[in-house]
Amino acid sequence: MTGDHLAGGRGQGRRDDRGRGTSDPRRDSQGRQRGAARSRGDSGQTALAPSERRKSTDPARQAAYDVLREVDGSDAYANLVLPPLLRERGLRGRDAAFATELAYGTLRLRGRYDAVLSRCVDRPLDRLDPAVLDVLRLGTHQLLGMRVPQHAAVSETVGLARSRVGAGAAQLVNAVLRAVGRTTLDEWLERIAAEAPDPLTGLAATGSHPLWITRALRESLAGNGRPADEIADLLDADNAAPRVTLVARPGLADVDDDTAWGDADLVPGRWAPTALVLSGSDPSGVPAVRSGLAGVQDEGSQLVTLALAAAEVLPAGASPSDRVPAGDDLAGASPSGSERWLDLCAGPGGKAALLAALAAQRGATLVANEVQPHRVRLVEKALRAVPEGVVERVRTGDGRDVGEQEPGAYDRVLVDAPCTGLGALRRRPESRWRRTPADLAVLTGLQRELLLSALDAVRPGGVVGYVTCSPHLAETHMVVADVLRRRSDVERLDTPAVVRSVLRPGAVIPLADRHDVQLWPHVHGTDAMHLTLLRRRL
Ligand SMILES: C[S@@+](CC[C@H](N)C(=O)[O-])C[C@H]1O[C@@H](n2cnc3c(N)ncnc32)[C@H](O)[C@@H]1O
Repeated sequence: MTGDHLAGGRGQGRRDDRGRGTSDPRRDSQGRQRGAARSRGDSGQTALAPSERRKSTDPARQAAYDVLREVDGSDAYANLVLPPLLRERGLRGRDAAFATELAYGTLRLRGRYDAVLSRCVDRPLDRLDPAVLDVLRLGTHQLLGMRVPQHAAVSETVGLARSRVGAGAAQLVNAVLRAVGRTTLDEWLERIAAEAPDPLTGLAATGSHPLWITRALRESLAGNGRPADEIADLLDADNAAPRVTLVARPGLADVDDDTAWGDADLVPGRWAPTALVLSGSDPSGVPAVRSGLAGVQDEGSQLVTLALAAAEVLPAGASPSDRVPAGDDLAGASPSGSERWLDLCAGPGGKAALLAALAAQRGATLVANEVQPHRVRLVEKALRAVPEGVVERVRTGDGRDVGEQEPGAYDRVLVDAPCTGLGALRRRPESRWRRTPADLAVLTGLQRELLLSALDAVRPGGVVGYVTCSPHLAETHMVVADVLRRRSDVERLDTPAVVRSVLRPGAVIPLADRHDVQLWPHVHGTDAMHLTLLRRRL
């Protein structure tokens, strides 16, 4: 690897050859359709009658609208609905980018836009037809979040309302969007904050997070040794589209091998030696991703996996004084070289694939367990490029039973527990509006049981990594504290020291002075992953 860019001159210019991020003759940089395409009002394939033309709108806006309706009406996930819809409708280049930003941005900033709209509509928003409300949100995002010129944002969105909902809806949308556009975003935010009953409620509305999540995130910042007033930066980071990070699975994909990366434009990640940041949003054309030698994986997810593999296990049957000193090259290596590793909650398999690649290098083997059969298939797919003999088994089962079924059978166990996902809100634009505080009670019970099972499945001297993609204190500190209260045979490791030991050379990571590690989007540029490393006492 040379300098900031990978060897091989994978430059932006070559991306242009494939039409990603390149100019689309039918849409300018502010989202306006140009010339013939705009007057046709569609993808250019049909000539519409004049009466129809007034109803039509451009295909990118139609696509964004359909995603919002699916998400709202069928509880679908935007990241699963949008890509096939773009393919099916032949949207590429700027049209695809416009539709993506319009759909994801509207979903992320829905709370902020509802606060604006509630001041422009003459009735409570929940009394509006949900389809009309989605059209209004789309129009508001164009006006306040995308800098689409006002006349284009209003007229195209009114056309969308007319074609998809009806003439009456179009009139309402026209009036409301004109009212929205008379005030700038900054003025709206000031007004919403000033009219809020208290500062946190104002911040939740302007930062577009439910109040209970805003409160929980602020508590988690304070509980993890960070200033609580960083909450505004955290909400902003959740509202920004994350860059796509790839993992070069060690021993499988070489970062300097041009054939693995094709013409992808990649720069090294900040922390993990395995991480590569892709410029652009479509990793599907990268040869190493297609073959499974690499994958798409958040850098925080890579770091916690690398840390579990590097943590010091004690030789079975040794006395505590036989510890391998921290920092010793042998740390993490089994004397026999034949460790057994377990990923207890493996689906869809991102961490399992990285663990398997590391296991292959260390002469260890991996069992991957997952309770949901369709996710088991995803794990198998993620592991397809791992050398034969490394993956002992991909198992379908409840992780809570493994401790009893296979006591003391493993040297390292990963518990990447099912959680609220409050650490990955930037990646799943709709999830913040779906989660409720009631989810916590169910999940935290399951998390405790899975961690206890993992501690039974690991042998004395072995290590368990407890991971959540949520910084919520009830899912992190409280689960671990509760389990430690019940288990006198478990000790906490110095997790920050282990994480520091796996960083790329020269990287200096800010971590709190605690036993565990909490990563943050606004500090580390990763998902808000939590990691606690625990070891069974000998
Ligand atoms: C946070 S995800 C794991 C992500 C995965 N480690 C990765 O990196 O791709 C949690 C997984 O736990 C699974 N799960 C939920 N309950 C489980 C249980 N009782 N036993 C095992 N797995 C469970 C879920 O289906 C989900 O696939």
